[in-house]
Amino acid sequence: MNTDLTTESPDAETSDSDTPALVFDDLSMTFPDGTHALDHVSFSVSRGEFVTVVGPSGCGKSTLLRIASGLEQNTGGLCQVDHDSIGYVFQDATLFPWRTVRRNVELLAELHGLDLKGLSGKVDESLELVNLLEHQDKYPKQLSGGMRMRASLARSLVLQPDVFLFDEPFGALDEISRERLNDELLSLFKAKNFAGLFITHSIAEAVFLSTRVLVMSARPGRIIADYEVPFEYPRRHDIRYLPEFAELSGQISHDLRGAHP
Ligand SMILES: Nc1ncnc2c1ncn2[C@@H]1O[C@H](COP(=O)(O)OP(=O)(O)OP(=O)(O)O)[C@@H](O)[C@H]1O
Repeated sequence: MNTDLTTESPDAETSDSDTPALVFDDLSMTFPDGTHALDHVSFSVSRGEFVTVVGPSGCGKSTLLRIASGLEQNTGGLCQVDHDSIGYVFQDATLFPWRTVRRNVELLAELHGLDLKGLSGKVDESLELVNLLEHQDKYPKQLSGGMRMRASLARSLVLQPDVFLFDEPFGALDEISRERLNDELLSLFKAKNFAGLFITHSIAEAVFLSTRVLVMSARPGRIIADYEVPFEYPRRHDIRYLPEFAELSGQISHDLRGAHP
């Protein structure tokens, strides 16, 4: 991926931090079988903010993202977001094996009924941003796990979303690929200035990427801690070795241990 994005940023949008792009207001969720997944969750994410939620397994993190994406309907409170302006990257890249990388990247635009000829420049740009332009004619089975995640990112980038939802996108990758994709994701975030909502089980990943880290309790998930992350962007990969990074990670780890049932 082009690592100069943060300095180039030719089409970086200006931040409108007064108007959050995604709002959860006193949101609760109880499934029809009675499972109480989320309890009075309130927070918002503006463009230029990257918020990560960590919490014990089964506390309701994916449910929160599914509600934001419109796949589930909350049973209490409010979720406000423009559903036409959301990008998603989930743990499974969900590429069609019979389509090339480029045809996969065109998929969402196609489903939105957009004119593909008119979008060819956007598809090129998205492929370029994730460093897959030269692999655009390959099929998913010819790609590494990291490349598949990049293709999944590019597919959403074509639509230029205001809000990007990430559900453990790099959880299945090895440590080094994951750190590299973290660097690349931050370059993309600074270039496109979307509102990011990210879920991970890795505290280091949460602190490295985010402007803010929220800790959830065990189910039903509630926000039990809220940390501003003090590091400036662009962030070098070696901020992970700073004492401040270790201290913040330690606090989050302490909260998480307390959150486990
Ligand atoms: N459709 C559903 N019907 C009933 N219960 C559900 C449904 N979907 C999820 N749940 C339950 O809701 C709770 C929250 O699930 P969710 O997948 O949001 O957790 P999570 O925090 O993302 O977990 P993990 O970290 O393990 O991925 C779990 O107890 C899960 O079993």
